[in-house]
Amino acid sequence: MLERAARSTHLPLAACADSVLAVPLRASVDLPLFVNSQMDGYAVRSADIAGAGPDSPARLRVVGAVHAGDGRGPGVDDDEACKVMTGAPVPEGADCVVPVEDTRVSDAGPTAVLVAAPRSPGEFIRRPGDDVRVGDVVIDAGVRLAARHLAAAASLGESGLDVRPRPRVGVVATGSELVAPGRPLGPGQIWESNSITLAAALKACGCEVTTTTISGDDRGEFTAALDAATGDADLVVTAGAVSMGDAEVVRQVLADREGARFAPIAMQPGGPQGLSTWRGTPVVCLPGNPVSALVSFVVLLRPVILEAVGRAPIHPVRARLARDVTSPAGRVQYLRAAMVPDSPGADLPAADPVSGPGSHLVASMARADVLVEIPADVTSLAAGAEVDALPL
Ligand SMILES: Nc1nc2c(c(=O)[nH]1)N[C@H]1C(S)=C(S)[C@@H](COP(=O)(O)OP(=O)(O)OC[C@H]3O[C@@H](n4cnc5c(N)ncnc54)[C@H](O)[C@@H]3O)O[C@H]1N2
Ligand code: MOO
Repeated sequence: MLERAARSTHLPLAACADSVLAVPLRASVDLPLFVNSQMDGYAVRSADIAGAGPDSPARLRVVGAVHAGDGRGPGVDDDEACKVMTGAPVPEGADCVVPVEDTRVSDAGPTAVLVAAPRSPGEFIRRPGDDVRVGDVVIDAGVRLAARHLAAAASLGESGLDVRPRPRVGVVATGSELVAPGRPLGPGQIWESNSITLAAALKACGCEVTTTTISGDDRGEFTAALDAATGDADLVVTAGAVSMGDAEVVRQVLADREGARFAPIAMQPGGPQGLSTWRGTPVVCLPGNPVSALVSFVVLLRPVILEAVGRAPIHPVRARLARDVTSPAGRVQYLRAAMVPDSPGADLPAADPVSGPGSHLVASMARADVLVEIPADVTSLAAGAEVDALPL
């Protein structure tokens, strides 16, 4: 996945938002493109209006009008003015623009204008290169493209950009008890949440989610789901059926494959984990408990994906615990917590645990915005202890 994502792909500009630019964008033209007016007014020669004031206006002959989108219009000579609109090319001979507010209509009608204020050479004129010059780097490689970058690229006439490809990921949630939200439940059934959660989390870090499937705990159904998910995907993420039960279809189908590894790791939530391949595509097998699935994604998979798409890593922030906590020995615990806005005088923001440790406490997780990391060798911490809080 990292290999493929290191290459680049050319996308139309409208599809580039949030992608990472693969090669620097250099200006192929100067911006502005041509000499144009910054105001609606009159293009004049500054020398002709040098002594102008409200009581001694300069009277100039109006030789024409130029709108945005027109050609350069008539030239402006001594004691002449040409009406110009914002963005219109400034006629040859003029060296400044007088905003229309500083002019009066002359008694002589529209063929003359009275200018009541002086202007310096260059005033209210936008010149090529004021913004960028041909050859300038406008956007560096590695930048995640936002609206402002697309504005620059479009203004330079680029119809598309070379960006890092988005990893294509298939998601498979497993469990015969699972029913799509909104559909009626039978006995023992629950509404499925992992596929929607993981798809959203994957998209948020720059992946294209190619399929989301819910599979029952049946080998045939699961292998069909894997076939569909691998398709042209770079990665498949499964959730559920990796631990010790009778119906662990993910483990049963994928654990014996070459290079596969299924083992509990010393973290909670997110103990049971698996890695395998299907039709040559890597498969990451996350635990099924909804909290475990998301925590595993954030702690284990998100850093790899961010690197693959060229986005900056998400680092923990330092915080102080808002209340006492305990933690199991020998496992890193990730407590769901909410950051409390800075209190005046505090050296660090506070992180307030909003949920117990249970990996099924999915609704409480909605109140959290960070995971507080309690190291494996720590079994209790008092309120006020300094901790790492990883943004969710
Ligand atoms: N004897 C043991 N039992 C369990 C162990 C263990 O070490 N020994 N580990 C526990 C831990 S920790 C976790 S985490 C879970 C992981 O189990 P699985 O990955 O096999 O997950 P499932 O059994 O399929 O489901 C667990 C739980 O989560 C619910 N679930 C699953 N998928 C979804 C979904 N897509 N949407 C909503 N809810 C889902 C499922 O109904 C179960 O309640 O194993 C423990 N057991
Ligand atoms: O490791 Mo499990 O993920 O605690 O529920």
